[in-house]
Amino acid sequence: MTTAVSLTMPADWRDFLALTKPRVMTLVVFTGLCGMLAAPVGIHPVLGFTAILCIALGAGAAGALNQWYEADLDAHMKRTRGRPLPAGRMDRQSALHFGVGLAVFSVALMGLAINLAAAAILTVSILFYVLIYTVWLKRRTPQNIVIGGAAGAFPPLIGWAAATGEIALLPLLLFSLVFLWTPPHFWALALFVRMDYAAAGVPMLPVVAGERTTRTQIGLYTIPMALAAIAPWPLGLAGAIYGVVSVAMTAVFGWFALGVALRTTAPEGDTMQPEKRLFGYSILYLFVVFGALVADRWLLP
Ligand code: HEM
Ligand SMILES: CC(C)=CCC/C(C)=C/CC/C(C)=C/COP(=O)(O)OP(=O)(O)O
Repeated sequence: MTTAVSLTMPADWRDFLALTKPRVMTLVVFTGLCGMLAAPVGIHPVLGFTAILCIALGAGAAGALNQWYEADLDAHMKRTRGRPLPAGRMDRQSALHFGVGLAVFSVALMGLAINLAAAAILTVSILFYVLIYTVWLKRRTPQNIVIGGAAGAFPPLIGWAAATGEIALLPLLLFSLVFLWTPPHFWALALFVRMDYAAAGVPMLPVVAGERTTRTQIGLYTIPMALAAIAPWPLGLAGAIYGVVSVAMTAVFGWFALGVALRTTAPEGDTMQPEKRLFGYSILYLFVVFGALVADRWLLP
């Protein structure tokens, strides 16, 4: 029996790594690191490294549990059908054990080595992604990513809490930035992969409400996102490096988002360049804006 299982489920370390959604999680971990480095209190490098490791493992655990729960959906989409579970390289129980084990380990280590505040927020973000987003909202409402997307906005708060043991206005603004950034980030992508979501029966906004509404919503969310991004500067929570970089990066974001929002419905077979450009830029945007906050904190007197 054991031989049969190992023949049909030839999972290796690469499959376990794929369960953690490593590419998406690099940005999640980066925002956590920047939240930690932007805090006014220094943290010992070993403890800082441990806290970031816990965020990475916790985010990876959430990704694994997401893939454990929705292997059926993933099997219907081109983008996801090669993942370890739908491709038949791993059994669901291994994914579940891996995800739960990693989640418990990351939270326990954060609580024991760092502090309870960081461990508590890490727990909330894992539960938010797995239970609120994946299990509850994703298959039920096109608002899934607005509410569930909060999960991905917690890491800057976790990083800050790891350094200081508490939360403050600046990390709350960073939370708002990622929270409000998520709809334009995801809906830009959803516009060009909507057929996949329709095939899988996932009620993403372009599938349920149509392309026009999605474009308008992208434009509308960009406005408060821009305010959250720039606010730390006039509020005196960040200096000139952050101010200049965030204004410039946000202006370009706004320009690309406006192009997508005002575009008429794309014709059949359209290559969706403006939407792809906004999606790609959204990733660069968060990397640069969060990086600027750290540069500001460490380079300016
Ligand atoms: C509910 C909220 C979100 C949804 C539904 C979403 C969805 C997606 C999807 C479907 C992709 C395509 C990549 C793939 O094939 O796996 C993607 C890419 C990406 N997302 Fe998001 N995302 C969300 C929030 C976030 C957050 C909060 C971050 C980080 C702060 C993030 C960072 C990224 C990055 C870095 C990529 C590019 C990965 C690559 O190069 O393959 N996303 N997102
Ligand atoms: C610290 C911590 C727990 C962080 C969690 C981070 C988090 C919520 C990231 C969200 C990004 C993500 C992988 C969305 C994919 O949505 P999807 O699952 O609908 O995408 P899929 O179709 O690719 O599976």
